[in-house]
Amino acid sequence: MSAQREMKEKNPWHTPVTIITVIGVIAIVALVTVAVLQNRPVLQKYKYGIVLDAGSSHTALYIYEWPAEKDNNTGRAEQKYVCKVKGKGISSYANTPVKAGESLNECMQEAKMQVPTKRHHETPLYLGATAGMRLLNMENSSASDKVFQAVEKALQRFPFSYQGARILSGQEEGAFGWVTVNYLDDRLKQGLETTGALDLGGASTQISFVSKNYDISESPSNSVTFRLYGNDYNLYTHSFLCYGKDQVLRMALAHQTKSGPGTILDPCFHPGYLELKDYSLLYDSPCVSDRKPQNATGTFNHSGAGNFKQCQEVVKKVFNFTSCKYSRCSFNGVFQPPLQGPFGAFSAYYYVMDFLKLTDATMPLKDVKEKLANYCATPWNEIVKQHPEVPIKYLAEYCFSGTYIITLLTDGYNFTSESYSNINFIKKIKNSDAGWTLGYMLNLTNMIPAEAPDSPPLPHAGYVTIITISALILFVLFILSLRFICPSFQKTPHIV
Ligand SMILES: Nc1ccn([C@@H]2O[C@H](COP(=O)(O)OP(=O)(O)OP(=O)(O)O)[C@@H](O)[C@H]2O)c(=O)n1
Ligand SMILES: [Ca+2]
Repeated sequence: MSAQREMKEKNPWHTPVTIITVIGVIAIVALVTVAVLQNRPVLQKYKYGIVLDAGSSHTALYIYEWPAEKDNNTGRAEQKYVCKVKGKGISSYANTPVKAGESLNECMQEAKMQVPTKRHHETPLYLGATAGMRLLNMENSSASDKVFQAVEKALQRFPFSYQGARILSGQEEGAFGWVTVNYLDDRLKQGLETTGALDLGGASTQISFVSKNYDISESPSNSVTFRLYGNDYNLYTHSFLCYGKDQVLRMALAHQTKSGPGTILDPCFHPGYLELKDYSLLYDSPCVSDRKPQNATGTFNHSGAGNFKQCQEVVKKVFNFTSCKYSRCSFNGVFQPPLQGPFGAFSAYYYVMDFLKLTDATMPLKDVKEKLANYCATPWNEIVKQHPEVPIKYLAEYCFSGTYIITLLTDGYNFTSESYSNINFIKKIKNSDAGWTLGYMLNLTNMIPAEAPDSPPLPHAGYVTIITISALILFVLFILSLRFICPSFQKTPHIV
């Protein structure tokens, strides 16, 4: 009996200090575990949004994804998937509208596979059409309505949350391109200086930038104001309808064929290039239809001369610099404040300059012009040999397109040899394509809040560390205070 008692008395587990220590440790572990679990970032689940970019030359389907818990907060929406619709843009189906709808099926089927099935019903689906449909709508509004009806019917067959198909205004197209670029660069959330956006399509082109310290209110149609993440922006934007590169090519050809010759020697095409072209096809667009010469019925020979300087002269003729009712203008009497800041130039700006290997921002403008002049002067058969992988239609037009880009930027928008170096030719920013689609979706889903979101003062790891250290300090203080208040704690129980 006494031996048993002695054992119990000597067993250190039975001292009050040990018991308090064990309970204390358990309490700390419990406290920290609760803190960690309670505030642990929830398992990542994603939400999705689909935007169809129905451009003048082609349609592309974009799927964006973002963390489900952070819709309008810290998570950034990113491009998850892109599908290029086969064939031409929806406006080319004016005479066979049902085919416009059918053309979208393949990419839509792909989208069904890409978005998890359980998210299908809550995934918004938008279609935005740009300059091709703007032109068709001007030319034949009932044909454009029929294209939309067919497209709508085709899209509604899919299990997504269809949100409508419509033509974007030029202002929206420019502004949403600017939002995309600055959102992807994290410039909006951080309130940093913004980047201007230059978008070149087949049928229109957009320029959007913030010109600080210049009052842009003299032309209200070119001014868009936003409040994003607590910052106010007064954006200048303009969309030039008919100034996409396909329509400008029509205008340049219309100018050269206005007297109706059988053969034109075009400085914007390579020497040795020769193609028989149709007058009626050339003039089949509201951008040139009023210039159709009386005698222009059949075909003409389009041959190349390959001369950059002369090509620039031809291209300049598509701009009108004669009148400006504002304090300053770009061309065609359109207001433009002083250029400011870096610019991102995407879509056809990028395709063309990338093909010509002229995207290096450190290359001076005069070198760009020199390289372009050499390229244009290269005989057509050599160009074809050098680029067997590039479709002939694209290949034939790069000299023209490069010359148009340089002329538009310098003569049109007034970029100088100096400010030209502020232009970055870009395709993607952090894996998402630059273009209006992301900005459009962010706007329609209210994913960019007007005010800066409240963020927790501490990151999660910092929070857990502070909780742990505070608990340990409290525990040590508690033990020390016990020893101080009741000195008997200092002695091990001693039984005689
Ligand atoms: N690898 C490529 C892809 C496209 N293009 C050309 O780029 C132009 C189309 O650019 P894009 O930005 O796709 O225009 P859309 O969106 O179709 O037209 P818009 O914005 O005017 O509606 C067309 O002339 C097309 O021939 C090109 O030169 N090289
Ligand atoms: Ca476009």
